[in-house]
Amino acid sequence: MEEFDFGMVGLGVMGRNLLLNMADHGFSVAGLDLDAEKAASLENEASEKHHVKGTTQAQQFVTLIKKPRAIMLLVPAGKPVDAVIDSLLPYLEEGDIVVDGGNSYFPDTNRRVQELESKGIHFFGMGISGGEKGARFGPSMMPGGNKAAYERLRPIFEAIAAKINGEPCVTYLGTGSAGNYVKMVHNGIEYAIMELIAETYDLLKRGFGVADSVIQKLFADWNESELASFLIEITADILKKEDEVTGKGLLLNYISDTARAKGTGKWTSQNAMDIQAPVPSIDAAVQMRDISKYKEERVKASELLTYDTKDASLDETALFELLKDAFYFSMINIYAQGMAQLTIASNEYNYGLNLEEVAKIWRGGCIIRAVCLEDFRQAYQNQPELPNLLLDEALATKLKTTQQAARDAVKLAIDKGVPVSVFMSALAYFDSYRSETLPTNMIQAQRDFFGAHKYERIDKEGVFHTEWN
Ligand SMILES: NC(=O)C1=CN([C@@H]2O[C@H](COP(=O)(O)OP(=O)(O)OC[C@H]3O[C@@H](n4cnc5c(N)ncnc54)[C@H](OP(=O)(O)O)[C@@H]3O)[C@@H](O)[C@H]2O)C=CC1
Ligand SMILES: O=C(CO)[C@H](O)[C@H](O)COP(=O)(O)O
Repeated sequence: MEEFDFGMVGLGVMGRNLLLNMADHGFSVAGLDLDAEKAASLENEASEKHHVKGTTQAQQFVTLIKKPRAIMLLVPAGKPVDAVIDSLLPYLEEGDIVVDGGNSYFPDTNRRVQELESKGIHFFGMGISGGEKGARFGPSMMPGGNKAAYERLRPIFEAIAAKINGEPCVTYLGTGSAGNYVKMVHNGIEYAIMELIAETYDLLKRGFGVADSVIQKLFADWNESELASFLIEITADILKKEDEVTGKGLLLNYISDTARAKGTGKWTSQNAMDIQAPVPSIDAAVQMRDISKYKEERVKASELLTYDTKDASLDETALFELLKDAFYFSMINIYAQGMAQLTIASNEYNYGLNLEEVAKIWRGGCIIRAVCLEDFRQAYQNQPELPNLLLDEALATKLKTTQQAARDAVKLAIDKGVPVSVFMSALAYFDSYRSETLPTNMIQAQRDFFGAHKYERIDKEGVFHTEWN
C-alpha cells in the first residue's frame, strides 16, 4: 500500500501542478481532494512515465504514502487548512511531516506548529510563488520552521524548484512561521509592483492618450532592460490579448476596474504597522485596490469633482525615458521597504532570516522575480547586516541618477489628475528616509501640549514636559 513518496491535499491550481512537477522529477505522488473530478483529472493529466494516484478518501490517502510520511496542503488559507489537518490527524503517526504550502496567515502557522509538534508530527509553512506555470515547471519556495523536517524533504523541493545559474530557488529561511512571513511580504511587494505598473499604464493612456499598442511595445522593450521582470513581461502579454467574446479590441478593455484580493497584501501592511516597519507603497497598493471597489461612488464623483487637466505635453520619447527611470526608482524603493520589513520582523520574531538568501530565491520562479534581485542579493552579500537597501552604495548611485525622473513623473501625474499613489509613496519614502531631520519635533511638541506626553531634547538627556500656555 505505502508506495508513494509524497502526498498532496488540494488538487486545485497549485496542488495539481506542483504534484505533476514532482512526478516529472521521478517522485511517486498521491493527491487528495474532496472533489472526485479533480482527483480523477490528476490521473488523466499524468503521463505514462508518472506514478500518480488521486483519491477523495483521507484514510486511503494517508495509507498510500511511505512512512515517515510527507504531506503537503495546498488548500485555501484559514479554516480549510485546519479542516484538512483534522481530517488527516487520526491516520498520521509520529515523525510524519505536514507542510502547508498555501498563503496561510503566519500566526495561524505558529499555532499549528505547536498543536502538531505536541503530537510528534512535524509541521512547517512554506510559501510558494509562481502561480500555475511556476508550480508546474519551477516555483520559488519559502520554507521555514522545523529545519530537520525541511532537510528530509529538501531533495524533492530542490528538484522541482526554479533554477538560476543552476541554484534552486528554495532554501531553508528560518524558524517558526518564517516561510509564511516571507511569502506574505513577497505578496506585499507583488501588490505594490502591480499597482506601479497599473499607474504607469494609466498615466500613459488616460494622462497622455498613448495607444494600447504603443504601451504594449514600451513594456515589451522595458522587459529587455534593467526593468526586466515577470510582472512587466506579463503586462506586455496582457496588452496583446484580443477579446474573444466580442472579437473587437483588447480583452483588457472589457475587464472591470474593481480589484479582488485574498488578504496577503493587507496582512503585510497590518503587520508592518504592528512592528513599526514603514511600507507606504505596499499600504498605498492595498488602498488602491480598496478604492477601486467604490465604483458607484467613483462614477458620481467623476461628474462632481471635475478638474481641467493642465496641458503637460512631452514628446513620446522623452516621456517614455522619464517613466522608465521613474519606474526603476520606485521599484527599488518598493523592494527596499519590503526587505526592510523582513529585517525588522526577523528581529521581532527571531526568525533568523538571511536577506541574501531571500533575494537569491526570489530571482527565479516567483511572481516578483526581476533582474534587480541580483543587485539586491549582491548588496546583502556585501553587507549582511544592511538595514535597508537604500543604504547600499551601488543602489544609492542608481537612485540618485533616477530620482529626478521620479519627481518629474509625479508632477506630470498631478497636472494630469491621474492618481499615482505608489509612485508618490515611493518618492515620499525615499525623501523621508534620506532626511537627516524630520518635522517630528512638532508632533512631539503637540503631544506634550495637549496630553502632557513629554518629549526628549536634542541638547540634554531625559524627558521633559512644558506648560505650553
Ligand atoms: N493560485 C495561485 O497563483 C497561488 C495560490 N497560492 C496559495 O495556494 C493555496 C491554494 O491555492 P489554489 O491552488 O489557487 O486554490 P484552488 O481553489 O485552485 O485549489 C484549492 C483546492 O483545495 C481543495 N480543498 C479545499 N478544502 C479541502 C479539503 N478539506 N480537503 C481536500 N481538498 C480541499 C479545493 O477543492 P474544492 O474546489 O472542491 O473546494 C481545491 O481543489 C492558497 O493558500 C493560495 O492562496 C499561492 C501561490 C500562488
Ligand atoms: O500568492 C499569490 C501569488 O504570489 C496568489 O496568486 C495570491 O492569490 C495573490 O494575491 P491576491 O489574490 O490577493 O491578489
